[in-house]
Amino acid sequence: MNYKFEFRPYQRKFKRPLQTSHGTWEIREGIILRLTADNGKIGLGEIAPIGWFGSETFLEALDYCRNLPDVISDRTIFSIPPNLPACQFGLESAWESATLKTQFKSAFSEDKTPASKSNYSGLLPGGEGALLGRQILWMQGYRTFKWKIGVLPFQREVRILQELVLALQEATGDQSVFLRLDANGGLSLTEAEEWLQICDQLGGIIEYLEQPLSVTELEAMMELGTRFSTAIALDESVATLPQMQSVYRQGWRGIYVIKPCIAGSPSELRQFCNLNKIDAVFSSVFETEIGRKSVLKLAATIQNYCPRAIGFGVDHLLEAEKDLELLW
Ligand SMILES: O=C(O)CCC(=O)c1ccccc1C(=O)O
Ligand SMILES: [Mg+2]
Repeated sequence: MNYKFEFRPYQRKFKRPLQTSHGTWEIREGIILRLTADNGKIGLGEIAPIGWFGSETFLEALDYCRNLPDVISDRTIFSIPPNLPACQFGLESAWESATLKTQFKSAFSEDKTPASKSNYSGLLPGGEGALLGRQILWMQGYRTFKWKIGVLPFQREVRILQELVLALQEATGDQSVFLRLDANGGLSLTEAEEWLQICDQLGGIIEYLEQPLSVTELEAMMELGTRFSTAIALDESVATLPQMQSVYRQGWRGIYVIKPCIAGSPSELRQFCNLNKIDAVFSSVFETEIGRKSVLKLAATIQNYCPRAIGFGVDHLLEAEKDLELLW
């Protein structure tokens, strides 16, 4: 089958630049794809790369799209090289919606009512902003939260964490609430140990510490996982499917934070997760509604061996989406 191929770059601003231990991020740039099959059926997809996280860059993805012909075939879609994982995801998910007859219903609700937020994790603003952000997200229905660490000096972050935990415990009563800490690979081994010790003392409210050390330090993270009761989740270390396969081969059986938009082929990702019964947390890369729909559809076809809140509570950090229909 052949498909007419069209693409439109987009930009979306963060309300406030996003601070991680990798630096500052101000504008999300991505590409919306449209495939039109011979029979007239249309499929949309999205390429939302994050160069600093281990996928191709936006410019590499744009270059790839510019060099594709106006009409492409199934062969094109399934022979995208592995150094372009966000392109693999975008094109294959557009292809899926242009070719599949049946409409999937996602297990993750897309309605905006507070109850629907209980299976989402809300990303808190960095630093002290987390405290007010927590109140707002709480009222919107979130019961799982994620906060970036390794951005401010250690002692200051520990104090904010203690306040945050107190506020959460006060708000909850006996309902369950979880907090995820994300270091984006920026801690030293000593700092990671100190954080884990603090987490262990907080009595189970910390769901996990995400990517404490850099991608090159898998062994040290596996060892940390055995020494503390707070779980470790890998994120940067499992950015793409080949990386997931590699850490699985090396024996990682803990949590995988999976960002499908940059992981590569959705069908191969589904196969990997289901075959190996991965303890997965699906996570956003600040894609638009189009990428998000593809991800939620995919997540619904992956058996959840340990159901965890999905990391898609991020819309409050970005300016409103422009009407994507108007791109055409
Ligand atoms: O996973 C989440 O809950 C939100 C998404 C998120 O934190 C994120 C989004 C884009 C790039 C990196 C990260 C990250 O987890 O480090
Ligand atoms: Mg992370």
